[in-house]
Amino acid sequence: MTTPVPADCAPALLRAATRHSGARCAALALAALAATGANLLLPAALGRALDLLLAGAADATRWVLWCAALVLLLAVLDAFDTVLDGTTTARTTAWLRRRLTGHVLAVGPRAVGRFGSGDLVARIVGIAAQAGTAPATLAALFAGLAGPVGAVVALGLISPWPAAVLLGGAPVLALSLRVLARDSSGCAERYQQVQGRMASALSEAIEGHRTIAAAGTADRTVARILRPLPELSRAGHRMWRVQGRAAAQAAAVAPLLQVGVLAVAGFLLARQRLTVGELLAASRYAVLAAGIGVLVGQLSGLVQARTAARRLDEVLAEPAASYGVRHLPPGDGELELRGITVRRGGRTVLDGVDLVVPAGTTLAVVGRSGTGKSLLAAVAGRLTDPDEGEVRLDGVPLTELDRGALRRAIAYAFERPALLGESVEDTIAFGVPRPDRARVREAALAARADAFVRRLPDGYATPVADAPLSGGEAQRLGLARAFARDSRVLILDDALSSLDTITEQHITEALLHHTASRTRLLVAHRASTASRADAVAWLDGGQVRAVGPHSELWQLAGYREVFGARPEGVARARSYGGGG
Ligand SMILES: Nc1ncnc2c1ncn2[C@@H]1O[C@H](COP(=O)(O)OP(=O)(O)OP(=O)(O)O)[C@@H](O)[C@H]1O
Repeated sequence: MTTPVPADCAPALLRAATRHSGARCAALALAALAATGANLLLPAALGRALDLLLAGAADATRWVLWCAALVLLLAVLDAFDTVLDGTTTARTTAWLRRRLTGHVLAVGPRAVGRFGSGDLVARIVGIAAQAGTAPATLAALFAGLAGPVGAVVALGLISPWPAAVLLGGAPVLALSLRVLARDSSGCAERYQQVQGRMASALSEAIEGHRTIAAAGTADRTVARILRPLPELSRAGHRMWRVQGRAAAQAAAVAPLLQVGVLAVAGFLLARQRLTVGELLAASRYAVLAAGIGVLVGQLSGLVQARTAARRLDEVLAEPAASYGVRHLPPGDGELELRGITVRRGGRTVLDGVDLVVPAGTTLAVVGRSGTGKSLLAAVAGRLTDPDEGEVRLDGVPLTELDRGALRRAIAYAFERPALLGESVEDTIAFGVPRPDRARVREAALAARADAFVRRLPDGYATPVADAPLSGGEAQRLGLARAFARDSRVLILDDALSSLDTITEQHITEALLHHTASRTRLLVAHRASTASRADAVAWLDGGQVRAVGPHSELWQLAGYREVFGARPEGVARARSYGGGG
């Protein structure tokens, strides 16, 4: 009988996972094979013991003891199998989750864009756990097949006729298992897809809970999240029907085969071609061989694990950014962007942008909403790669830099920073290498975060989850995190937008003095921020419309209009000598 799931179509990830758990899988298969061997020996030993007892032979006791030893061995192997099965699955799942998590982070926002954050979480948590059962299930299935095959062989050694009865039923069972493998694969795939869609919708709703509450659409949102439920139910019912049908077929055929074997063996006993002990052994072998029905459950589990592994494979197929091996030569952080073109959603957002930020200077990037400022900031520090063009830092293309060297060289602060880490101090120190405590305090002072952090219940040791922070306070922690890094380049992507104008003024001053030796790229919406930079790059229509000091650009009506929607910004710009 061939295994209904050919190994050559196993997902690549599953093969890797099985290799990873190779030693444990081998131990599991060996234990299961040993149990199968003991199970096959037991009927023969029982039959022999019975014949010797009936004959009043002296060494009957020895055979009874053999039977007891085999029963004991089976109990030990069963316990061993249970522990090994559980730990193999847990280790494989952990390995899959590590690989997936690392890969998703390496791919970055593209992974979320393609799969959705909820679906990714569902895959890494639930689907990985399902896929993690594959190696142990495969080992169990392999050993599960050995039992019936061995039983048929053992039966054949007693007499070929009962074995022939069993073999006659084998094609029916094989066909049933094959249909099960084929049909349940499609159902499992559909089920997991629908689950992923629901997880995505739920994650979106949790992220947007304030908007949903404000719009009063909670009921509609719940209905939208649960809309795929009937489809999920249909896929589930189809899967259970397929499994139920296979189990029923196995349950119907197996006893018929056992009855057939017993009838033939009984006939042979009457003709004195079998002993009573051999009849007993034959009946137990028939039970073992008909135990192929147990494979229905194992095969369903394997099919679901393989389907799950395919879903994980899809995520791993999304290419991650690759890094070079170069390190930066001595330098002060000259940043060059050459011919940067970025396309998003079928549109060219940045179209051949050339920019140079001389070492130790500050360049502000301004432009109307949606002109690609954040995209440019992301490209400048290689958070995303351009479709065309190149970014160089001190003459080295960012793509050729070693990953650690790149991340040490460029620090970021964002408009809505993610506050990662256990405590507030951890949040500011987040990064490699970790800055020391004095550096964290100094950076917090520069980012005007020290005062409010000290007011928190446990100061810098306050868990972030227990620190209720305003948007501006969160931004200041993000800025402190960027200030605490020893980077050559500092990129602030709209990282001052939630600050009041006085705090923004203080922080910009601190930025220019605290990080004076660094090169700075600021995405700015306020004229006041732009006015403090050494130069401003004005983005318009995906291109750099002009580069120059703010006071010079301010002479251009189009440039002034960029800030036109922010009257207080315009007013402040004028007071900074923007002219007009
Ligand atoms: N992953 C993406 N898929 C599709 N379009 C995208 C993607 N990322 C960015 N865009 C589009 O690129 C354009 C530029 O976005 P970007 O965030 O860089 O603008 P911005 O100038 O920083 O805007 P704002 O000042 O409003 O923050 C926008 O129209 C945006 O919709």
